[in-house]
Amino acid sequence: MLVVLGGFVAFLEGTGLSFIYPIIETAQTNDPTNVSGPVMEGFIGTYQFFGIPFSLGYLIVGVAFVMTIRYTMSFLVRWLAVILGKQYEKHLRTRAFEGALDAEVQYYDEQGTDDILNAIITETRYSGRVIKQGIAMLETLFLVLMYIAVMFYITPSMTLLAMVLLGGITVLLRVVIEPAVTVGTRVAEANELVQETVQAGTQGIRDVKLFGLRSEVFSTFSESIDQYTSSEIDLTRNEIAIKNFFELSAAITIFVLIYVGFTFTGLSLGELGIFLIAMFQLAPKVSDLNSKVYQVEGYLSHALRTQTFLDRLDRHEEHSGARSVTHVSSIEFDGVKFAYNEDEQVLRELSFTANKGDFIAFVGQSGAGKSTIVSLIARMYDPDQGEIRADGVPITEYNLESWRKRIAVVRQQPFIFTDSLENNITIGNREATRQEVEDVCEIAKVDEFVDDLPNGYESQLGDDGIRLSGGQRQRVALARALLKDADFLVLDEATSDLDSSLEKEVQAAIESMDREYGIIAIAHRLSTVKNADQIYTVEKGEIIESGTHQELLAEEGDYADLYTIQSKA
Ligand SMILES: Nc1ncnc2c1ncn2[C@@H]1O[C@H](COP(=O)(O)OP(=O)(O)OP(=O)(O)O)[C@@H](O)[C@H]1O
Repeated sequence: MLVVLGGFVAFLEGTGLSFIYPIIETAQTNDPTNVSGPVMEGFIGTYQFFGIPFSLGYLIVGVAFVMTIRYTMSFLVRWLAVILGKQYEKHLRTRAFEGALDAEVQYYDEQGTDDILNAIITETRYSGRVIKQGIAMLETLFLVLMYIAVMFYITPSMTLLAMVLLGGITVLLRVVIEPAVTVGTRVAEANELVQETVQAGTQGIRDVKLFGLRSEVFSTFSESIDQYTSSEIDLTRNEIAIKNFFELSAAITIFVLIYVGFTFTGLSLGELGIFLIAMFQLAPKVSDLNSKVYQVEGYLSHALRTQTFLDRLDRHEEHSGARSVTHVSSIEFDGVKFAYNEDEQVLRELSFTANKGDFIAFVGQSGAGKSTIVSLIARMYDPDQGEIRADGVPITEYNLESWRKRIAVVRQQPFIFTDSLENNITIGNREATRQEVEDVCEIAKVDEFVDDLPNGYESQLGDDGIRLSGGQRQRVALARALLKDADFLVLDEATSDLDSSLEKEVQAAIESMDREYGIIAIAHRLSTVKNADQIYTVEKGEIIESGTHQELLAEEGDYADLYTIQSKA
């Protein structure tokens, strides 16, 4: 529709321009109806059709009417273009964010969150401009074609001469000046780097200060911002260069044409008037068209990047099974092998079973693969070989959302949302009552610090609110998990930031809960897993020993050694 409107705008512009002919001719003669020629006859016919007197005054009214409609339509076209552009930007952003939410964690590992953020926020904004500028470009193109048509009607030979001159200059400028797509890509790449560095500098500010990284971070930033600035300047300089050199050449062309028009053609004053006015209008419009094409090309490079990003997100969508699950009583690892990448096998042939009501624990050296076990249970990744089953069914067959509802995972470094304490605790169960919240907070020992917060459970946490200590954050995360109506509680170093006496209290409170959970715990401090029904020592992705605390001590293996070291400390 916008294209049709754009075409109509051009048609009206042409009609407005043609008014010059009857106006000049009418001003020169007393009886304009005697002047022949198709343009004049067309005007006289139209005026007669509407029953309007054909006089200079009414011709002026006519041209004013046509131009009013033309500019109103032009306004509508631009307005609709902005709406379309912004809606497209919104659509891209929404699709990108939805895709990012549904993407596998592995994609985040590969891509990095900075790039994903940049793609969703910045690249989509530039991509939206393709539509707005593209439509403006089409509108200008129609006007250009219209002027050429009017000029061609009056004098084909001079029009061809004008086109050869203006076209030649355009081609020449395009050859000399670096293509916008190349500069646009440079801008986009530099922009990505600026964003990455700023994020590293701000999010990692503590380590930047502690390790004296300021100058290193700043020099990376300086380099990338220099590249960004110079590419942006190049892009704009090229646009201005195209515009100015074109206009210079066009002005000279016009004077050449005036000379040719007067000297070699027998055009009437009215015809020459229209031709020259069309030519005067055409030149800046062609220049405008050149700049717009150049800009659209630049934005297109962002649009292509966004499309590639969206395609990649689609390819990395998490695979959910169809089966819904409402209850799980056992989780079984059967010969599970897993590697994040080819270089390092992280889990080799891991087999164990966790039953509801049991408390099992994994201990072992850092990097042994313990957290990876948790990631696989939560289906952040899927095994390369072997199978993980819940009640005999491979967990890949379960609907992801319903499967994740069955497990409550507490990570070592949980994320605290910018929201109230209560809303941070109820993320897994928004229906929970205040009493239920208070009950889990008692077990997780959140109650010990809630009274110190300015508004108790209503206190705002997160980046803009109150900062919790590492131990407080872990307690909030634990309360969060306990509030979930899950079958298995998975604790990945969940209380490592608490002091050992508080950790013992929390551990005892969890173990004495009257609710039947299966507990899978990963711990460095062996005192927290002493009461486990089964403890597995993991080394290089394999279980090297298993048993109860007493059995493992009697075995005098790695667990016993580690326990002796920790008891002495
Ligand atoms: N997202 C990831 N991408 C690539 N490699 C990873 C990723 N996460 C962990 N690894 C690698 O997998 C191995 C096992 O890591 P994992 O976190 O499971 O060990 P862990 O036993 O839990 O260690 P820790 O006790 O220090 O937490 C390590 O060598 C680690 O570098």
